Order: sequence, then C-alpha cells, then structure tokens
Amino acid sequence: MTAVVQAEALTKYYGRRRGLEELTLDIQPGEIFGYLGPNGAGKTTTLRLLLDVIRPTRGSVRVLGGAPREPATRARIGYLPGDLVLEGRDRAIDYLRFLGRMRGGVPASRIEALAERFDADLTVPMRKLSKGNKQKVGLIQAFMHEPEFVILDEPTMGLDPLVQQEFLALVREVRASGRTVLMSSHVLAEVQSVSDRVGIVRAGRLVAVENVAALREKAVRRVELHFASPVPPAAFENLPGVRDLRVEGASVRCTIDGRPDALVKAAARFTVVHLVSAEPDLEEIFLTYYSEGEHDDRQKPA
Ligand SMILES: Nc1ncnc2c1ncn2[C@@H]1O[C@H](COP(=O)(O)OP(=O)(O)OP(=O)(O)O)[C@@H](O)[C@H]1O
Repeated sequence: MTAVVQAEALTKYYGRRRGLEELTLDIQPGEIFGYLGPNGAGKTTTLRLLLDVIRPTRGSVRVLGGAPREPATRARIGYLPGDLVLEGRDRAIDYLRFLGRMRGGVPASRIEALAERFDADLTVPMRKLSKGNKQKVGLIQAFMHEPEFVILDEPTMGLDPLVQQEFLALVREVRASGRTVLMSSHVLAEVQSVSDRVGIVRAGRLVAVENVAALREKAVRRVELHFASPVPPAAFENLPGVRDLRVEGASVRCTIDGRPDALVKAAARFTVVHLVSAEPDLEEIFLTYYSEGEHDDRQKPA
C-alpha cells in the first residue's frame, strides 16, 4: 500500500531561519494524524511543503505516491490553510460553487449538507462573515470534493464546541471511508479523541510520534469505587498496576497505571454502587516534550 505521505529528511530554511529540519515521516492510508507543536514549531511549514506552496531546501516528499508539484496530486487533496483569507462582496455560497466547478463539479446538495452540519451562514458577503463562519467556509471547501487526503491547518480554531464535535464526527467519517486526514493543532485535547497517531514538532524537529491508543493505555488514570458496604483493604492491596491506594469504609480510591483489569476483577467480588474513572490526561505527557530544550537556537549556525 502506497503511503499517503512519505517524507525523507525534509528540510526548509527561510534564508537562515529554520522552518523545518530533517523531517522523516510516513502517514498511511486511512490514518488520522495529529500534528502538534507550539507556535512557530514548523507545523505550517510542513503542511505547505506537502502542498507545494513552498519548496524544500533539502530532502524529499511524496504525497499520494506523487510529487506535490504535480497538478494531479493536488487535485486529490483537500486543504484548509491556517491563514485563510476570504474577502470581497461574493456570497460564500457563490464562492464555494465556483470552487466546486473548478474542481470538476461538486453537487450543490453536498455543499448544502456540509453547511447545515456546521450551521454555516453562506448567504452574506464574505467580507462580512464572522471569524468562525470563515473557518466553516474553509472547512466546507476542504471536504466538499471528497478528497482522498485532507490537510487541515488548525481546523478547530474559532469553532464553538458543538461545531467542533460535528467537525470531529466528519473526520471520523472520512477515516471510515478509508481516506486520510492530517491536521495540525497546538492543543492535544482537540485532536486526541480522533487521532490514530500524533507527531510532536518542536523548534523545527519532529521529536516524537506516538500511537494514541498505546499512550492511553500507558497513561495514569484516577479511579474511585463505591460499594454497598465496607470492603476489606487487603482485597485491593498489591494489585498489578494499582497505586496510591486508599480504602475508607465502602470507598476505594487509587490511580491505575495501564490496564484496569486487576482492579475491576478485585472489585467484582463486592457490590459496586458507583464508579468514577477520569479520562487519562495525555496533555501532561505531551507537555514534557514541549518544555524540553526551550533554549534551542532557531538559526542555522553561521
Ligand atoms: N515566510 C517565512 N519567512 C521567514 N520565516 C518564516 C516564514 N514562515 C515561517 N517562518 C519561520 O519558520 C518557523 C516555523 O514556522 P511555522 O509557521 O511553520 O510554525 P507553526 O508551527 O505553524 O506555528 P504557528 O502555530 O504559530 O502557526 C518559525 O520560526 C517562523 O518564524
């Protein structure tokens, strides 16, 4: 199976300023890849290289098996730029219809269905659209021709929580149909629920690529169990993966490292009346990547 993205030592300098250095990364068909990093890390630079908006200083990249500069490759991609400019008197609906024709014909019903999902107002002139509505127009144009590969630069910026949920649902549908999504963000929480893998970029370098399901399994989780009557502490002591155990009467509180299996089996011997398990906070894990090497020099040595 041909990788959707195949980057090999991909490097971009803006003069002496480092944009991206030695990126080697494969993204597979049907994958949702979250591309994370703080401001100025090199996310936008990477996405622009994939789209031939800018060209590499060194290294190579293939997208959908072809060169980014080939129009045939570009036609199979949907793109939401981070700095989308929508101006002028045209109504958003006319602009989207125009783009649809340019892309070989997009049914009006598909544009309308997306607008409805995102609760987008397409009838006002584009220069009068709010920031959030501009972002919705940007998302509609990225998805409307049902591209094989969708590249989204900070897609959730400016969207209210309900629309964000709708957007994430759409991303899941794209994956279910075997297509691929690459999206950048500086907030892990925004992408962790949909991403299969996340890559962390910092100061121009990819510092980690992690499988989200594996991370979730590794992450520490706080659990509380409440029983119908007091339980013997000994029943919960020395269980694999259970830490910080506190047994008080009919309540058990602890943290779990990895799988909750042993705790669940121990608890099953008693009558459980209430269970609270907090989602593992992956953000904590990622912040350690962000905070390392803050003093990196952003310039190439002279
Ligand atoms: N056109 C340009 N000319 C000069 N330097 C640039 C240019 N574009 C980006 N850079 C620099 O390259 C580095 C990476 O920028 P990039 O925009 O790729 O980061 P980013 O991770 O997308 O950040 P943000 O979240 O702020 O958009 C930064 O130091 C930035 O200042």
